[in-house]
Amino acid sequence: MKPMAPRVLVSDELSETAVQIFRDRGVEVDYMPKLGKDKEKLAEIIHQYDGLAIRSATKVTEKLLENATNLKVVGRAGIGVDNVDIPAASKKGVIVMNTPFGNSVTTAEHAIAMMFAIARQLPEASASTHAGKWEKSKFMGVELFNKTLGVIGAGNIGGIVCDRAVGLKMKVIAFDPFLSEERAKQLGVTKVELDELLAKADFITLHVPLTDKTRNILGRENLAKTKPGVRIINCARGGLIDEAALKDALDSGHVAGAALDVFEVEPATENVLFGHPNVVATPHLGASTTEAQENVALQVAEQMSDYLLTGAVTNALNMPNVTAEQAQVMGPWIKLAGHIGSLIGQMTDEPIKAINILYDGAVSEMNLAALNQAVIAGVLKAQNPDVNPVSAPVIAKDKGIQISTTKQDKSGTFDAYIKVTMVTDARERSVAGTCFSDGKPRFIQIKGINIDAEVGEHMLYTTNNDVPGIIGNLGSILGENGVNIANFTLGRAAVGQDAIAVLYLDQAIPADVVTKLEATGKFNQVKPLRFDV
Ligand SMILES: NC(=O)C1=CN([C@@H]2O[C@H](COP(=O)(O)OP(=O)(O)OC[C@H]3O[C@@H](n4cnc5c(N)ncnc54)[C@H](O)[C@@H]3O)[C@@H](O)[C@H]2O)C=CC1
Ligand SMILES: O=C(O)C(=O)COP(=O)(O)O
Repeated sequence: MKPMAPRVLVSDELSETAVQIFRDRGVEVDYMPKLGKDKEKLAEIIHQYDGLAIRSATKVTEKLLENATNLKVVGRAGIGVDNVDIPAASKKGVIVMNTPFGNSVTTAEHAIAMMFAIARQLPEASASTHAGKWEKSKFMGVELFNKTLGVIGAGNIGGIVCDRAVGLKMKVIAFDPFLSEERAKQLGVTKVELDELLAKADFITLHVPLTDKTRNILGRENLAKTKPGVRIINCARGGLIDEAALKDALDSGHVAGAALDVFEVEPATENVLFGHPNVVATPHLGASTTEAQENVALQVAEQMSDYLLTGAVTNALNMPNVTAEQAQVMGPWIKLAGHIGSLIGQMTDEPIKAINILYDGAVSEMNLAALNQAVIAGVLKAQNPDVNPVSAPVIAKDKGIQISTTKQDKSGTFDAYIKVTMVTDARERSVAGTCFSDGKPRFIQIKGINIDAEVGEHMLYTTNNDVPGIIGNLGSILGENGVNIANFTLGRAAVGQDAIAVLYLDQAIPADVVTKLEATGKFNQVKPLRFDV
């Protein structure tokens, strides 16, 4: 049977290109650009979708995610993801992606345009001229040449702003704790602390994301530290500036002008700063050019289709990147990692303290972050079937499980293998596995005992003391009860010591058959297992 095509909902205004790409790639798409503003309706239908493509209007809250029972990926056609509750998405196993470069030039250009607009009062002069007033002497501006521009946040957008401002022969200073001296030199700017920037800048432009650390970065106290006559531009996020404090500073004349593209509450239909003669306002237009919207729509649709169709992960904020090629090469290894984790998880019902993962040989050169996530998800799934590789590290952290990874060169007969050791208060359990050239994952060692077990959906794991007659017993009880064995593998520590059997069965073993096996008194453990093959 042909697998069902994944379904994506576009709930904000995206270029038609996105819709076309989804269709061309075989993804079903519903384009409902007004839905981002209708959270009730969105919450009602979100369960039908595997993917949600958004801009800034749709708010992906914990509440919305509760209803998003099939959602696998949120794609933000743009940069800022402050409208997405990423921790809640991670917990639900939903990947959040953005398009980190598609609109940076456009947004940087908007910031430069806004700087010119306040330097020369362009919007007011235009409105006055349209009104037939010809107020030539009213609109006296200032030059940008030789002025100091203070850039707060010199990342992608801030960096482009620095470059353009240097071209305008401005002196550019930047505050960004993560800006290296080397990069500052390359941009032709001077790296300074925030207080120095506030004291020296004639123009200040904000290009930081909105986080708990940056909220109100231009609050009342910091506004008071700015140079009298400063002009402020915000094309990043509302919430970075305290709007009431800015209004007071504009009223007193300490701040000569402000150009704002973003507001604390959006859509901003009323705001304390509206109507102020020295404020230029635009309705979150930073990313609104034909070029940027084409870029972000194309990127988000490709990235989401890749993920839904091939498992490739690009530009995710809560998952390591996995290219389509890696997804293909690593596919069997990711499966194996999940199976090893799953076997470990099914073998224990004690709280887990640590999971140590060893990668040997060729597999140690792969994307270990993705493999780790598969192992952890496998382990935790035994306790909670809703866990997936996105949510697993968050849940493991919440539970205080220590994760450690070791890489080693090829050390034995296998070209590559993964060995996972789980530590509880009472014991350590380890399972190793490999993938042969047929791409089929196999368990090669359990509790230090070598085996060769193909992985199937229904399996049985038994332990016993190595004495004659056990295997016959196992085979005959399963046979008498109509349970067919597809593959049977045995191992023992040494003659007469611990022995294990791993059976791959054609069907799930009924509970009464497990009871019959236990009743023989010959097994230390009889454990039915199940794997997502
Ligand atoms: N108005 C609009 O339509 C648009 C607005 N944006 C906003 O612009 C923001 C910046 O975008 P990018 O430059 O692409 O992001 P980015 O991640 O490349 O750059 C952000 C920079 O801020 C710095 N930073 C972080 N915390 C800081 C702090 N406490 N103090 C000083 N610097 C700090 C980082 O080190 C980084 O260099 C986005 O987060 C988004 O909110 C982005 C696109 C369009
Ligand atoms: O990309 C960003 O961070 C933006 O703020 C652009 O927002 P928008 O897609 O125009 O709603």
